[in-house]
Amino acid sequence: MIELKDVWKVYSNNVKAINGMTLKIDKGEFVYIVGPSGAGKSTFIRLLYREEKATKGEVIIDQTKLNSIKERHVPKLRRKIGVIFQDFKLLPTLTVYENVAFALEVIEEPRASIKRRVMEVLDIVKLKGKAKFLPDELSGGEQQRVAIARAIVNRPEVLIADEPTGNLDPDTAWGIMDILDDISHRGTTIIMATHNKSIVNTLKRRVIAIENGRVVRDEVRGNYGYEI
Ligand SMILES: Nc1ncnc2c1ncn2[C@@H]1O[C@H](COP(=O)(O)OP(=O)(O)OP(=O)(O)O)[C@@H](O)[C@H]1O
Repeated sequence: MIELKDVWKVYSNNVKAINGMTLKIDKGEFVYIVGPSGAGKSTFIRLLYREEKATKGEVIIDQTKLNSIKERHVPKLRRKIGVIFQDFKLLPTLTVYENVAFALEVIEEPRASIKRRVMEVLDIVKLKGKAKFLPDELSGGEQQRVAIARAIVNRPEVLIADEPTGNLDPDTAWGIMDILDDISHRGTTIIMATHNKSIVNTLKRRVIAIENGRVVRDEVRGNYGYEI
């Protein structure tokens, strides 16, 4: 469902972040992206949701060539892809419920069905009881769970996570992994860039290691493989 064919990314400052990357990720896979700082992990992630465009080569999601789609079709692509970040990126003046509902494609949806879906995803992330809270009334782990709810509310086929546990203490990080595992079991493809060695080495999944913008290792049930 996701394919990169000889992808290159050169930023405008001439930094070569991705240098000839070719790989495939099937529907339903859970993949960790690992590698040293500056290796190109975030750039790879940004190419997948068309935040960046490849300089050369093809990024294909569900038969759509991302380099060829018009700007006005980018929102439609993004509905297939949920994204979460290290710093949550919630809207501070909206409640938990509103943050999640806001992301839903609400056009012509009856209010009752919007409510049903928002409460359904808040249940998945175990935050039904905090629907009326504001983000700054929540712990970091809870805020990340709201971000996950927001990312999956449109039922995307792919969930992309860039360092989702980077700001969280170890226990809280494991709570987030439980939720991502649950979402994965529901059939969503998950791609997660991470520096969290203990998670990668414990919750074994496919590991793609990137160094200098190239895939240097791709293992079915791999290890983190770096010291930090
Ligand atoms: N918007 C940008 N403009 C120019 N150069 C960039 C941009 N974003 C990243 N880079 C450069 O591209 C290279 C790859 O960066 P990237 O953020 O993809 O690495 P990373 O593996 O995610 O690193 P980290 O683990 O530290 O987050 C680095 O040399 C970085 O400085």
